[in-house]
Amino acid sequence: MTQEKATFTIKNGPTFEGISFGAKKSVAGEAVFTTSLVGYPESMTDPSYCGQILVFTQPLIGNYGVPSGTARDEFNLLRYFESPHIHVVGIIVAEYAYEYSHWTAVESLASWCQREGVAAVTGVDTREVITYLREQGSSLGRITLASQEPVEYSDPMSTNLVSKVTTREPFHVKALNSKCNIALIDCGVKENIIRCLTSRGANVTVFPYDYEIQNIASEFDGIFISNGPGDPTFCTKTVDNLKELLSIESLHGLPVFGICMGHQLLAMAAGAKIMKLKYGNRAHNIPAMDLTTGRCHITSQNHGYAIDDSTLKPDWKPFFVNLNDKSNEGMIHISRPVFSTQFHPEAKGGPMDSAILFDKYFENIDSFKLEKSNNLKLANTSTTINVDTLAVERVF
Ligand SMILES: NC(=O)CC[C@H](N)C(=O)O
Repeated sequence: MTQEKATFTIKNGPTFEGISFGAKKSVAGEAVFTTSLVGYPESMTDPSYCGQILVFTQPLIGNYGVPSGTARDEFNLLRYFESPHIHVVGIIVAEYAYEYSHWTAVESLASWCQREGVAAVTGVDTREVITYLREQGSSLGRITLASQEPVEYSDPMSTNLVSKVTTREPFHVKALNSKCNIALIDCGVKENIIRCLTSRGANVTVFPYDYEIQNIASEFDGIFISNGPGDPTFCTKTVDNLKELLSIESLHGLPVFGICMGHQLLAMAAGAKIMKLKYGNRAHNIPAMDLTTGRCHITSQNHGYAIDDSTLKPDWKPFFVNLNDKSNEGMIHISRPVFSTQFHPEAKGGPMDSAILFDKYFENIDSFKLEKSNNLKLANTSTTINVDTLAVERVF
């Protein structure tokens, strides 16, 4: 393929010249960076990156190619991708590896980007880009092909991105040896989050982000709130639903777990305030300390917003703190089985230190089920959701 020059420009900032290796397309989005060393297929298909131009600080990208985007595991979940398609609008790398080699690879990063209509630029001094973004903070950016006119800058954070990536209809993923049922609020869920639940024995019913979960919560043994893209303040409906859920007295024992966007929405429902971080945290090695044990977890992260934990109400306390920038990394209710984390315990990619939080959630579910079996008032007999009639994967 003939090589074409492309530029990457930061709004009111510098322009970097490079070579296009992706789709012949000029794009605009929010420019963010990740310091993760591996996991570009997972990051690029993570719906939380919707609308962003992702700059990799790891200089050599593409060297292990791209695995199958259709291979499925024993739960019918995508084996390698975090959703069926790429969600970033563009990527910037220092040195694209034109040759790749890995036993899972089925194509090159270049051909994947071209097929998916994603712009990609190599030959950029990414150290300089990151130095600029760290000083300037989150910025808009655009990629312009030499043969094309630049597109207008556009801010994906000014739109409701969750509404674009959430499933349109509920769907159901079965465990192999099921022992409980979880309702998952889909703000742009990663496949591996669902896998972390099904592999521990939960049948997972996934609902659109604005579904009135409070109305069917009593039919489940736990509620889960997923990750998702963009500004959480657009998800007012989800926050209102969660507020109502938290206020239902008969459901005070119901376990709830939220990750990243799920953490932010739960925090808002609990009355806390959200803020935008200067340039966000996107990496696989961010230290977060568990304030209940003093233990440090090395965590996988991808977020631009955070909660201001000084605004947490007295029923809640901070659960984890970021040891780099001291931002909030989680919260926990003082008496109920409800907690959430800003980082990603499902870690795909990333370290597995905090996978134990899924075990903690399942311990809460076990106790709740025991309590339900001992307490007839809690035992729900009505079922309005017939899972056998639901789709078995995301509905777009
Ligand atoms: N990974 C996520 O869920 C990200 C949450 C939110 N969109 C943020 O940027 O903070």
